[in-house]
This record gives sequence, structure tokens and C-alpha cells, in this order.
Amino acid sequence: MNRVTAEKTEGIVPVQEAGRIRVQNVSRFFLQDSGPDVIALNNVNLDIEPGKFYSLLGPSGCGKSTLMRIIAGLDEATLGTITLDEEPIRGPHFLRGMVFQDPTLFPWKTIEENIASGLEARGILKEKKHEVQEYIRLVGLEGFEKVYPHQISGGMAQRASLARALVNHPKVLLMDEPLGALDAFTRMQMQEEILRIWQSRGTTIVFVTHDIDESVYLSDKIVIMTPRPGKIKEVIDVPLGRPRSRNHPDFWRIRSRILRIFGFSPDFADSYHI
Ligand SMILES: Nc1ncnc2c1ncn2[C@@H]1O[C@H](COP(=O)(O)OP(=O)(O)OP(=O)(O)O)[C@@H](O)[C@H]1O
Repeated sequence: MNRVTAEKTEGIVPVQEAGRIRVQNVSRFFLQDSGPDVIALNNVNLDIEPGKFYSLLGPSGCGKSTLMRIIAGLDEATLGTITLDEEPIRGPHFLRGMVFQDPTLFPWKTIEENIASGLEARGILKEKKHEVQEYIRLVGLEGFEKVYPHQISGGMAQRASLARALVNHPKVLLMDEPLGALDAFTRMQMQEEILRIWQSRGTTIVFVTHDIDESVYLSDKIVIMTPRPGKIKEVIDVPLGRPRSRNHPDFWRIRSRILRIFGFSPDFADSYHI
């Protein structure tokens, strides 16, 4: 453990055991009054191993958010089942923490109150209040406890929404394009932060992105999805150690393989967003 990790994770209560998600024969159809019905997901099967970092990668409309919303319990599959540790998913639950592209903080609450809101909703804020400060420290927001969301940057707001999910000790953290709205510099900083927190907490992560390099940099496994109908084309292993170098030949090999799967030439160097 490096010095920063040791400093920032010290005092944090032990993590829940990481969860296993099984997606079995899941389809989601959207019936339209006019125009053809949409097959957002078509017979998707995926076994998400506990404690691993998964990315869902694919172009717009391939069903990434739909799959995340069903895992989160915010939407229901038309066909098939999804389980967390063998328990069927029925509705949202704090054991499946969610972070969206828009940090969705309550504007009238301070950062501290926002992070505490999940505990408050579960009626356990009184006994767990000390943990709020621990998570504020874990995500690097010390000194910003009493400020309101409009007073902080997008990156800081995303840290707050990450802390709000983590304070509930989720078994799984679902992150739907959490870095999509950030500038390139903040985005790279946040990639490091997410890795640091994931490595210290051990939670299973499912992370949606359009960015091939981001998926190779972060993930243990990359789930490649394709649209019309939305389905999984391939699950790619990323057998690279950490920390990773974006310039390492093995990094480039995986990146090139993904570009080829999407039908791009591997020397299509500048446009790695799909
Ligand atoms: N509520 C809805 N009603 C009708 N169609 C929908 C609905 N939600 C999603 N869809 C359609 O389902 C398909 C998959 O959408 P989804 O948002 O899951 O894709 P995505 O891969 O997350 O896209 P993006 O990267 O642009 O967010 C798209 O064709 C979308 O238009």
C-alpha cells in the first residue's frame, strides 16, 4: 500500500464482502406507439465476479445504461433474471451503490449532509455519523464538509456522490459514465482516485464508458457491447498489473484488439472515444 492510500484509508471500517452479479438471459424491450419497438437488450448473459473491476464499453444506444439501471433495480428486465449473490434483484438497494454522470446531489444540503443522506434514509445516521467524516477523508473532501454543491467543481461533486454511495458499504458499485462530464485532466485524476478507493475497499465495480483507453486503464474485464439490438459481443480480459502505463506495448495490444472488434484500424490513434 502506498503512502497516500495508507493515509486516506486508515480508520475506514471494513468493507462488505464484494458481491457477485449474475445476468441471465436478460432482454429489455421498449414498446413504441409509433415506429418499431426497441430491443435495448437482447438475451444478455454475464457473470460479474466479486471484487473485480468491470467496464461496459460500447457506442451510444447499445444498452449500457439500460443494463446498469436493471442491475441497480431502477428498471426491470422484460425477460430473464439478475441476481446479487443468488438473491434476485427487486428494486434499488443500498448494497448496490449507484454513481451517475450527473452527481445528483441535493442542492439544498451541504456536502456532509449529502454524503450522510443514504444513512439518514436508512435511519442509521446517529450510530454511523462518524463514518461520514471517514468517507469525506477517503474521497479527499476534507475542508468542504459545510459547502453546498454549487460551490464545488464537477470533479469534487463526483467525489461527494462516490462517498455517498460508499458510506453504505455497498457490495457492488455501479458507475454510469461517472467521468463523462469532466475535463480530461480531472478525468485522469478521478481515474486514479477510483482505482485507489476500489483497491482499498475491494467492492465489485461495474463502470460504463465510451472511452477505450479508460476501460483498458481501469478494468479487469471489458464487456464489449454492440447496438441494434443491444447485446454483449465479447468479454475481454485485461491481464495487466497495476499501476498501468498507457504507453506499454501490452496496453496498446489490448487497445488495438478492441478497436478491431469495433471495426476500426488499430492505428486509429486519436479517436478512441466510441
Ligand atoms: N425509456 C425508453 N423508452 C424507449 N427507448 C428507450 C428507453 N430507454 C432506452 N431506450 C432505447 O434503448 C436503447 C439503449 O439505450 P441505453 O440508454 O441503454 O444505451 P447506452 O448504450 O447507455 O447509450 P449512451 O451511451 O448514449 O448512454 C436505445 O436505442 C435507446 O433509445
